[in-house]
Amino acid sequence: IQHSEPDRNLPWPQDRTVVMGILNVTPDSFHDGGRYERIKDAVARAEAMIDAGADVIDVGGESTRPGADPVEIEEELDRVVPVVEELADLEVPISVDTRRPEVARAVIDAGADVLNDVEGLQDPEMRRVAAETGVPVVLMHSIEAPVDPENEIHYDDVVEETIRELGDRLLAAEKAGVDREQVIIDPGIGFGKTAREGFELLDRLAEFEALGCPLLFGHSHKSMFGLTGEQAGAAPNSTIAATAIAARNGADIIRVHDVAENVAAVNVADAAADPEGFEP
Ligand SMILES: Nc1nc2[nH]c(S[C@@H](C(=O)O)c3ccccc3)nc2c(=O)[nH]1
Repeated sequence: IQHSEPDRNLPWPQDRTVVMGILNVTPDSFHDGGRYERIKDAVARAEAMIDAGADVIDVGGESTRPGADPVEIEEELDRVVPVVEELADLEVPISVDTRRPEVARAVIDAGADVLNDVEGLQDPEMRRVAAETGVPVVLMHSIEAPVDPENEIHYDDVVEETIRELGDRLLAAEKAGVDREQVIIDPGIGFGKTAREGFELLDRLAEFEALGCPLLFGHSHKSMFGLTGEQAGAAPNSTIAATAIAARNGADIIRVHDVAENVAAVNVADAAADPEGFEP
């Protein structure tokens, strides 16, 4: 499967599968050394991911843990803005995983290059930020984030319905002035979807090409791998295997925690897709 047409002006290579390294800047993702320590630690982690081959870093200040109580805006700003300011000087683009327009505006002003909205621009204000700034935006499919374990959604065909709903979100975004060229779509693995639905999406990823946008796949350490003998938060091997399949099935960007391992997996997929043309 070839990657989306190379004429997009996205801040990463378009002739191979791109690896996005996850940088959680929630307090529970660092030893408690205090604020300055945490910022230093975050920058060190980002640099390590870049050295390991990450093409973009995704900074998130609010883990959308199921049932977690949402973080206050001030707290989220305090966590992500200083880190974005430090990372803005690094040589790879910075994405920010936020559901809040206020945070989106602040991090773009601080130097962030990409918006990653797990609510798929459902918030009109978020659409306005995307339209006004023109930054690339990841439009992820989610019935609701944070994931509500009680609210079991039933799909007849999870792939068809996810594509249709993403199409609706895309139209709403375009109506708000968002340029389709700046949109990256994402099936939202685990957000209101079962493990088996996750594998169905993985298997039929090529069908998302109908939307004509680059595709991001975010499966790293997710609960779908309970089906393959690993657990949420501790599924390194299933993650790497799924990365190779997703890349081979047309994912343009893979969002992962363990960069080096998943860089190898995308290289295997890209080499298999184009044995003559692949360049290490
Ligand atoms: N674009 C895009 N952004 C994302 N942010 C996340 S948060 C998720 C995680 O496991 O990272 C998560 C879910 C639940 C609790 C903690 C963390 N997942 C995606 C994704 O699949 N796509």
